[in-house]
Amino acid sequence: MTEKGFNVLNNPFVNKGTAFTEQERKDLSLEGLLPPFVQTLDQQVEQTYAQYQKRDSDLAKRIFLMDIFNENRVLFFKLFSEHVNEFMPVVYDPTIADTIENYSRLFVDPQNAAYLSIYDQDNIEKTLKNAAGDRDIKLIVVTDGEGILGIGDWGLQGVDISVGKLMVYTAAAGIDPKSVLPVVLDVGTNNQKLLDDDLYLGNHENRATGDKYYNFVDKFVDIAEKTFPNMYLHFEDFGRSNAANILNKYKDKILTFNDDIQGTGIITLAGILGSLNISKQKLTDQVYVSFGAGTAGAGILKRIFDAMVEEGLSEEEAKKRFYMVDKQGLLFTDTEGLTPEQEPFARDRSEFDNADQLTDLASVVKEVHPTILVGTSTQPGAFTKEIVTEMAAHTERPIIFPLSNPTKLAEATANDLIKWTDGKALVATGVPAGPINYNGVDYNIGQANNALVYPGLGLGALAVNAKLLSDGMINRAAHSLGGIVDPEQPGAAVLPPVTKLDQFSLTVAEGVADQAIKENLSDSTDAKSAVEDFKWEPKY
Ligand SMILES: NC(=O)c1ccc[n+]([C@@H]2O[C@H](COP(=O)([O-])OP(=O)(O)OC[C@H]3O[C@@H](n4cnc5c(N)ncnc54)[C@H](O)[C@@H]3O)[C@@H](O)[C@H]2O)c1
Ligand SMILES: O=C(O)C[C@H](O)C(=O)O
Ligand SMILES: [Mn+2]
Repeated sequence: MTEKGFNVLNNPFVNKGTAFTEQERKDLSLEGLLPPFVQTLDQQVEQTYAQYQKRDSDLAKRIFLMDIFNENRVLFFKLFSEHVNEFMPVVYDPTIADTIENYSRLFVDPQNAAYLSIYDQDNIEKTLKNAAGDRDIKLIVVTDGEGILGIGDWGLQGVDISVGKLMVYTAAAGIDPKSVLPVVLDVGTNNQKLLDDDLYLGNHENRATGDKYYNFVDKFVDIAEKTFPNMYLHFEDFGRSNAANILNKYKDKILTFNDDIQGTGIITLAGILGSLNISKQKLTDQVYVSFGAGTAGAGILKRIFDAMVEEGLSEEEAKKRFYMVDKQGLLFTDTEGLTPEQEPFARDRSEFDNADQLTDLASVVKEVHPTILVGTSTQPGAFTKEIVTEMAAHTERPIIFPLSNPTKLAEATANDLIKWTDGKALVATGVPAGPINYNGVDYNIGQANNALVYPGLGLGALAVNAKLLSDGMINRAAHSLGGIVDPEQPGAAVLPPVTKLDQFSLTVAEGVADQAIKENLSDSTDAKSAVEDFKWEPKY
């Protein structure tokens, strides 16, 4: 095989496999290197989908799809786009959790990721350039693997979340796969199982912390920004003690986004607005309990708080409507170990006669009668029947979102929540669920997963080359998801279905782009055509 032909067949960004035409085969030195019959993309899709269906577990299905991804991006994304609903839980959450836990052992291909080691900082620029090749990188998803979903510290193996999130960007919002780069910052791991494993592919060292850690992150951001100007930098699954710090440091300087804080905040606000659309209630009347006030929990709460203030409450009035519950129970101003994000929402002990007893979720629910309960605690089954029925006893349509991922960590199942509340609960889950048939009604369960918004948000910001991602743009995204579901339908979902992901990603993108223009964060003039022009489609 000539080097030219070999390079073409081994480059997933240009490879078409059996779809290379006779002329292309001549031009690219591929004569005789493929079976003679020239297939169409549709035929390739049909054939690969049939093979996919023969795999009998989700993990086997994912591994098969990743082979296609490694060989031919156009084919992979065409196939994905035709089966979005079916593929999302296989390619992405929850199956991706299995591949992250077993990454080193399952490893066959680096999937064009950039692996940056804290012990090799002189090579950051080289690595980014090597990984990009001649591609113009517009979008990076970076993780340091410390807080992967709810499964914790997986070190370098977290790189799969960067790859997975980027696949969703393309499938949902048509971000050109040639323009993306998954990155992992290998700063060590505190996962003893990995440290003890000879086959673990990352640095066998404990996590770097403090200045050493932050200097490395700074260096990466600085070099990435210089190497790829006009790039959108998405941070994913950093640990609780770093995620918000990093976001606060860069959000007013560069076009950057933290998915767990901001993306989850947007989708949860959208789900709450969808719920209130069904129950015909006002946001400013709600009482909100956050269970698991970490990166996502605090990020969501702040977004809902800001929305209440926007709807007319003073900050002081709004604060009274929020309660944070974490490991310590209800968070008080004198609770030890509050994070900077928890501090503003901690309550004064003097507000309660029984403050000392408010040490768990059950007692807090009994005391404050929430109308909204959002779980980001990683504690499976924490929303017990007792807690849920107590909540439902004091509010007509309790809004209950068990958001912890993957499936095994959810605070409750949608099925139990519908059953325990006699169909009254307005439910959204982090991973796909339902529909649930109860007493003759099909309850459609919304998926409050940031995957429903981050692709459109990124597309909108990139399409108009926005300078920053502002609060206004984020807010606009949260308000873009309404109007798709008919709230009068019995059992209506609180969020639009994943089957329409590509359509509403476009709506989100146009809203976000338009907002950037309005805020003078972009030189573009027409959001709609900018988004249209930026969008990539899987075709030869
Ligand atoms: N659906 C989504 O889009 C989405 C987005 C982001 C995160 N999540 C999920 O949310 C969960 C948390 O993620 P994170 O990034 O915020 O992690 P995190 O570690 O920052 O936060 C988890 C919080 O839960 C608290 N917690 C642990 N045990 C608890 C207990 N027994 N009682 C009360 N609180 C407890 C921790 O102290 C911490 O504050 C994960 O399962 C993740 O998958 C979902
Ligand atoms: O990755 C997901 O499914 C959502 C979220 O970012 C998470 O960390 O759980
Ligand atoms: Mn995440």
